[in-house]
Amino acid sequence: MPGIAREQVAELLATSAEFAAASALRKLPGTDLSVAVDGLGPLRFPVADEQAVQLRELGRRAQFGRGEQTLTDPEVRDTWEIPKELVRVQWTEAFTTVLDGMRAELGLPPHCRLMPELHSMLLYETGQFFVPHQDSEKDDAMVATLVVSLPSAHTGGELVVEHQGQTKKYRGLKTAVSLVAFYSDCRHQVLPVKKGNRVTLTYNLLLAGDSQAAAAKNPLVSELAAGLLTHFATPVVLPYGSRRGEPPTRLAYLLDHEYTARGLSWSRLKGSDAARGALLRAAAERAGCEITLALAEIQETWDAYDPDEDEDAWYGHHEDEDPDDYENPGSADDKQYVLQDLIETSTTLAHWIGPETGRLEDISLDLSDAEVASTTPTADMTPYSSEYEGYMGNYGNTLDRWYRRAALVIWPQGQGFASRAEASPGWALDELAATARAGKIGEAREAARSLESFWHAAGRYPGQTELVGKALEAARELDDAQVAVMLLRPFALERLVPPHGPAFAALAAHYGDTWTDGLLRHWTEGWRPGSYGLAQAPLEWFEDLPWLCAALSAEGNASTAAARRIVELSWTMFAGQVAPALDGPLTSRREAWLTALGAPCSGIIAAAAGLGSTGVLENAHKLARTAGDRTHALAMATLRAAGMRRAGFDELALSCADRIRALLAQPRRAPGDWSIELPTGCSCELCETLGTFLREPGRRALDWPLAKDRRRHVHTRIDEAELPVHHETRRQGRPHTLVLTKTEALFERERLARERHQADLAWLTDEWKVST
Ligand SMILES: O=C(O)CCC(=O)C(=O)O
Ligand SMILES: [Fe+2]
Repeated sequence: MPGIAREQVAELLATSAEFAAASALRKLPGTDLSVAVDGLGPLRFPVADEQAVQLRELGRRAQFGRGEQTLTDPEVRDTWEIPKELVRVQWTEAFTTVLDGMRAELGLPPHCRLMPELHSMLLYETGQFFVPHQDSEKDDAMVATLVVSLPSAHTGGELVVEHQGQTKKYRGLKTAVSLVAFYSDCRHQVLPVKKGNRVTLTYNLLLAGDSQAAAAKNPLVSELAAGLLTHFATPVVLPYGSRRGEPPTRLAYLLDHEYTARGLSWSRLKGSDAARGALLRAAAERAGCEITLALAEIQETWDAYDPDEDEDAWYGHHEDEDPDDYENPGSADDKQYVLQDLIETSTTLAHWIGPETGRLEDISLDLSDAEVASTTPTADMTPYSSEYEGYMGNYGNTLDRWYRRAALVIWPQGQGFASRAEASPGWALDELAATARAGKIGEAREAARSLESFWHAAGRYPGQTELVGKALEAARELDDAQVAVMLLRPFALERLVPPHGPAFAALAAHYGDTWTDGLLRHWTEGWRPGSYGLAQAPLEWFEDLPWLCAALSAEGNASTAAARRIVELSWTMFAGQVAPALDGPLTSRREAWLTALGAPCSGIIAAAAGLGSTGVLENAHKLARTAGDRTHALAMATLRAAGMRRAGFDELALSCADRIRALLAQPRRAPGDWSIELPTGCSCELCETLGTFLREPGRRALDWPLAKDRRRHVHTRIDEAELPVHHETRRQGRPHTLVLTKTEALFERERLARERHQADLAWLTDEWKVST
């Protein structure tokens, strides 16, 4: 089989299915249908204006669904619905024949039947319409919608059905009944009626029988099976150079129709998917593979540009910019962008029909490009969301698009455990523990080792707390230091919570201090001091540290030692994250942040005190003794968070009190002293002039003619430091004049700060008994 096996498989499947349409049209003479409405009698075809008026009198404004809601909005759906209880419909045998023809045209095998279930009777008067939408599947077995237009003289009101970017327009007829069936994943709309009235019956089409045709005898099956074997035997060519990786462990073949989680089932595959599913299933069996159905989330990132965008707009600044300009109303695809290259695709399986349970399960499995094939490229489908981002520095302009596609997922039988473990790590850990408990410990270790190549991703799955619990259990049962650390390594320190105490303690006691230390270090690896924005220290988790440490130290010596290590690592993380932000003046934004840090900081200190970790306590006190308004704010917030007097905080309280006394001892600002200190940070000539003006005690105002960019620099400095200085641009002359005025807030703030210090000191004296 030449070429890339997975592409060959997709090509074989492309030719396999006989043409399957997404929608189908039929006509019947009006004599094949009679419709009677209570209170009005039988309808006469073509429906005349006077009967339409009578129908409207019986009707109510039709509603539509959005998510869980049912809404009425004539901007979205403007049509009258005649209550179904009043409507009696009778068809001749011809209807059955039509439905069977549609079944075949929609690509469903002969042993299936489409069962019509009347859903509604609708009247569209002149001007009425229904905007593009998808019908919800009101029944598990529903696969399609049937729209029957009754004979009536009208123009406009076409039913437009869309699938994979192709649209078809269906017009109603004056003298005959027109019937249009389309799969439920097709977007469709009813254009405004231009003249006359349009009357329709809508039906849900339920599928009876299995849409999977018997495929085993199809000659394509053996070719497909050979394709699968080649796929699973051929090492992947890695990008950059000629290195080869391992052969792929699975193949996900993306289907063409959309399926809801509820509608996903072998027997209800739609159109060409039905035949392809049957073939691939037979091929998988022949090739000794397992196969299941899944739902995938796909993200494509395109290099793209907006043809309307003025390139220059990205340079220079717009002083009076409206922040709303940056927001992207609605989906980016409302607009036409020019796509250039596909930069990146990511495919994640989010649900599948559990091979063991037969039920839909939530999973999270990232696929590599070498594991994905499709007959229809994803870019030909309609994304459910998209986002355009202008030039950001790293990339040019990009357009991200998100899609949901169903997939057939195949893997060689022997790799069942690893394949399922990757999709569902919690299941795998349970299996490992159970196998070991049943005495098959060698087998369990072997199975655990088969996870190694992808297990690092286990730390990114949802439900981490539960997974860690399961991993702790399995690691103990496997009784092998190396395998145990391999299973546990992907997780993070902050996933450890008090209920894990006994299991963690059992491990620490079993494998020893060195092993435990190594594991804890792995668990903080994601975090590096000073790594802004990458990994943040787990602040909320620090707050609860005393409980975790108590749970651990209740379990014996080994876990008490582990708790100490945890507290040390926590302090390192906390101090490392906080330290760079402790310098400089205390702005309100900084103050809010430092106040929020009080609780995590007090959590660590209380835990350290409980364990007698003097090293951590000393480091905390050292930090608190560092002079600076910010450090003081953090120390006070820590004491406030500690609440009542607790061991470990006395020194902190003492140094806070000392600092407050020193601050209060400083002379008050003299009335009429308007000097302000400009914080360091920039030494350009503008800031020098600004600094000189600010420092002058007798000077309150400055008129400063400055060009736009220079004005911006000066007022940005003032705003960032929250200086008590008002700035305004007088838009006269060239350049405009920046007018700076020192405000009364200078005095007010200092007065408030003093009051606050006095209150803090009183509180420290009261609650913490610092001697005065
Ligand atoms: O009236 C029609 O042609 C179709 C109406 C429709 O799309 C619906 O009821 O969901
Ligand atoms: Fe619809």
